Order: sequence, then C-alpha cells, then structure tokens
Amino acid sequence: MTPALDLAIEVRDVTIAYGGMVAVDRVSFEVRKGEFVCLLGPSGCGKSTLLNAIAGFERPSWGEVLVDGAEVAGPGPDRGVVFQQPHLFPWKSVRANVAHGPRMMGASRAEARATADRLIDIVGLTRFAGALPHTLSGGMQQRVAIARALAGEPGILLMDEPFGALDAQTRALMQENLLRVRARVGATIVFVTHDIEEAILLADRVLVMSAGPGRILRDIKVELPRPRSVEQSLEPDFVALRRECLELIRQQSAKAFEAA
Ligand SMILES: Nc1ncnc2c1ncn2[C@@H]1O[C@H](COP(=O)(O)OP(=O)(O)OP(=O)(O)O)[C@@H](O)[C@H]1O
Repeated sequence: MTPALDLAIEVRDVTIAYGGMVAVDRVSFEVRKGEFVCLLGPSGCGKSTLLNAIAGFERPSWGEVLVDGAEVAGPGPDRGVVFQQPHLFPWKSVRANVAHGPRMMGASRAEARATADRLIDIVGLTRFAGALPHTLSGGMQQRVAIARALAGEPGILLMDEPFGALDAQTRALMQENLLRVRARVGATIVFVTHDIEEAILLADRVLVMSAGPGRILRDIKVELPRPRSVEQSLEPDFVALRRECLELIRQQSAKAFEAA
C-alpha cells in the first residue's frame, strides 16, 4: 500500500496489554504532518503507553504504529521525546546538553555547537547557554529538554506531560513558548496531558481518551485562531470546547474512581 504522503503517524488498531491488563484497547488515529495533537484523558487511561508505542519504547500487543509510512521498530532520530522531568546531564552546560545528540550522530563539534545555539535561541535561553542545569529554574530546564529533543531535527516531537511538574504561572509561559517554538520549527507534535485548558490552547485536535482500558472517545477539532495566548481561555469558543471536554473527562474520571 502506498503511504499517504501527508501522514506523519498512523496508529492502527493498537492494543497494549500487560499480562491480562489491557492498558490501550484497539486505538486508531492518524496525525498529519505539521499537526499538533493532544492526547487528553484521566490518570491511568493509557496516554503514556500510547505515546511510548509511537516513540518505539513499547511494542503493541496487537495492531501497528507507522511513522512516515514505515512500521515503528524502536526509537529513532525522526522522533524527539520530552518527558515530565528534563533528565539533563548535570555536569554539562546547557549548550553541551543540547549539542550532545548531534555529536552522537556524527556532527562535528562546530556543527553541533551551531545547532545547539540556534535551538537555545529558539527556546529563549541564549543568555544561559554556558550555565549548568542546576542553576536554572524548572521551566528553564524543561526548555533545554525541548531544545535537546529538537537537536536531531526530528520531524516529530512526542511530549509526555512536559509541564506537569511546573507551577501554574510557569506552565502558562511554557505553553506560549512551545507554540512559538513550534511556529519556528514546524514539527508534528503529539502531546500528552490531563489538563483540558492546556490541550485546547495547544492543539489542532484533541483526542479524548476513556478511563482504562484506554480508547479514543472523541476526536475534537480545535479551530481557534493562531497565534494563541492564555487569555483566549476566557473566550466563548474556548469555553465551549472546554465544557465539551470537561463533560467527557468527568464521566470517565468518575468511572475510574468507582472501579478503583
Ligand atoms: N510496564 C507496565 N507494566 C504493567 N502495567 C503498566 C505498565 N505501564 C503502564 N501500565 C499500566 O497501564 C495503564 C496505563 O498507564 P499509562 O501510564 O499509560 O496511563 P496515563 O494515562 O499516562 O496515566 P498518568 O496520567 O497517570 O501518567 C495503567 O493502569 C498502568 O498502571
């Protein structure tokens, strides 16, 4: 079959089970190149498991995941991953952390440094390029992690609750920063969150998942104008989407709570 050229990711009938426990149940969706898709759902619904299958850290028990038309067999440089914790090398400067990937992939010291400096500029940390991670705030460290994930020039960025450990104000700034970064690098993004406002602010589409076993309950198109900012969350279109997601999530959370 000829792969559809504009598709970055195809998740086809994917089930992931751990022993007898089904974490993800027959999930199918597609992500177009350049699209920003959020996976939204209650805790434990299988969002991370699904993201890990796209990253190649996890093999589906059934079904398949395709990236650029080819079945995912493991992690690869075409997919950058950002986790909730930045996981930086504490003994390396910001610049050296970001340059590490390109160096490992064979770039010269000068090339890796140029790539690192370009990305450090894009995430707004030029003044801190020589700093060690522990001297930076949590939000700044996470911006370094984003720059590092982009350093291999992946077409796809996979983000697992990347702002989940940050306070509300920093989180809002990080969301706007990510939208600016995305506008400059143009990557396809799959972003896992259980925060409804975050999903609507960021995404072109929100896939709302059910409580375990995880299924896609609804595929919601977010057609709010870009560039977006946190203030938009007060506008009627935003509020209507929020209400739609909230009702779905509330039913699911109640179900998960009763089952626990
Ligand atoms: N390696 C594993 N072995 C056994 N069970 C697992 C494993 N990884 C995940 N699970 C289980 O699969 C289910 C889905 O987990 P997952 O972490 O994907 O959910 P999530 O929606 O990302 O949750 P959260 O928002 O709390 O991180 C959970 O019940 C979890 O306990």
